[in-house]
Amino acid sequence: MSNLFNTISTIVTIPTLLLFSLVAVTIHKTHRYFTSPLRHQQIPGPLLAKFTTVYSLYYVLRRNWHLKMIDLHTQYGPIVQVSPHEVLVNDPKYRDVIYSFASKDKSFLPKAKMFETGKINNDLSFIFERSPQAARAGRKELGHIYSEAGLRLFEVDFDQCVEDLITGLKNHHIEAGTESTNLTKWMQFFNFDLATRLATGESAGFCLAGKDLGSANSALRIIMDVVGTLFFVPVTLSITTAWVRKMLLNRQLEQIWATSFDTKGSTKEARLEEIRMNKPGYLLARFWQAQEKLRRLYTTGNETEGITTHMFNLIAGAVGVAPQAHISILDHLLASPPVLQKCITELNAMGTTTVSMADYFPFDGPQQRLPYLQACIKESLRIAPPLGFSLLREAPEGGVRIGEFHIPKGVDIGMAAGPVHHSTFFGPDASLYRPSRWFETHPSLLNLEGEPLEMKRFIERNWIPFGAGARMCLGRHLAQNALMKVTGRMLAEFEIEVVSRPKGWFGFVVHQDGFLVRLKRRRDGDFAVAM
Ligand code: HEM
Repeated sequence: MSNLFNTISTIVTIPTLLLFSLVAVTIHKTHRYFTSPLRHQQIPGPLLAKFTTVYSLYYVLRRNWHLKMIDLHTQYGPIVQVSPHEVLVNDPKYRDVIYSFASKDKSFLPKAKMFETGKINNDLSFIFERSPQAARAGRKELGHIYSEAGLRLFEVDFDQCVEDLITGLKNHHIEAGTESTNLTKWMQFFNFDLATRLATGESAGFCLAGKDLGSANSALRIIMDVVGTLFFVPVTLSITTAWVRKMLLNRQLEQIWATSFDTKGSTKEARLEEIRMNKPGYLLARFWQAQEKLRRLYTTGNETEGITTHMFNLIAGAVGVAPQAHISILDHLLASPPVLQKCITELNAMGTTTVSMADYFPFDGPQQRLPYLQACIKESLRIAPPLGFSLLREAPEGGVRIGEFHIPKGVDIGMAAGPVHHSTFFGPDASLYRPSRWFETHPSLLNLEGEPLEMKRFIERNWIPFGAGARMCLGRHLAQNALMKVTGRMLAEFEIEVVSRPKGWFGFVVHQDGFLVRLKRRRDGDFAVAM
């Protein structure tokens, strides 16, 4: 017996096991490549990518997948196969096919399976919900809260958070005389304060304290990094369950809840009940009402988990994504002095340092008082969209036709905002930051009245930093609101000198870390002089 064991252990050494695994994986991938229905389509793309997901994973882990996707489209054209089961498109004419596709049940394409990575309980989590029907039901219950009209009710809360940001920056940096200010951190603080204030009526107080209270912001960052990496590793869903993924992140989630709901000395349930009774207009109470109606779809869910999941979606959007937009807007403005000057002139003409919703709501309405600032914000979201990955959808029964190719059932297909926004659709200088493009007219197209078509109307349709179609970002008005108010006020209050520009790196969002600036307070009356 022991001889037999010795013989086996001599043959089965670790190197032989590794060699066998390598051979088995290579045979599997080769077989998959030769039998793939995509092979006969001869979709352009790197050969290695058609064999294995290791190709895209390599760039994800090098943190530059968002840039590599732009290169791949430049090299291979508008439709590129980037993995054995994934096709990317950057020609906007296929936008409606991918994001509002009407299949037999008059629905749109479901989100790709990878989205399940972030689904950790039995309630609706918008960002990660794949089913079109469930998402549609959820949007019916919650969409109005985040609409332009719904947000007008919260103007005083937005303004108080902007005020706290400015006070915090003055107290902790200008008065304290610090060498430099990390604006990346401050934009996260602002958005944490905003999300908690909109949800509970009380802000988490990061800006006034000048720090990440309860390390909630760091906890969110860990969640974004873990989910943002696992999301792109195809075996994640085969080797974990929702329970395992939840356990991996539970500590960080609890840290976020403790800070967001201020559960000190109370349970989460009791605190939610208290907010429901005393702050019925705020988002947590409204999530509660929506959650009760959604229970018929999520019969095995749990009330507290359902509500906290909506809260997580709010925090993920506001604190996880929006700060990247705030940073890249300010970065682009400060790197282009003539553009910055025009914004300051426009703000100045308002005669106040506070930007109010009436100055720009509705976003495309005729009463715009800040069209140039808005164009700068849109241009920055175009050139550097905060969400870097392709918004993958799964091809349905019967497949989808994209140009000359037939994408069969089960294959993932999507558009990433970066490659779309850098395509020639936006003009021959699409890769340049040039806000004035939003005010030009199309060189050949006419509108219904026979006049030259405004470029704004033309490009906006395929401007997709917030996604497109039925699953478009639920928080886009909230984000645009905060971007207008914060950018306007920051320019009015401070002269900002850049110490070090942010370095964008890919990880679900394109992180804009390390934006260091030196702030100088404009003296009263200085703002007018800055013209
Ligand atoms: C500048 C800031 C933001 C950007 C660029 C952004 C971008 C996006 C994009 C591209 C999607 C579509 C994902 C897909 O199609 O697969 C999305 C979805 C979503 N976003 Fe945002 N977002 C931002 C801020 C926010 C905020 C502040 C919230 C807070 C409520 C939010 C909540 C959501 C939700 C709930 C979804 C999922 C909607 C659905 O699948 O039906 N986002 N976001």
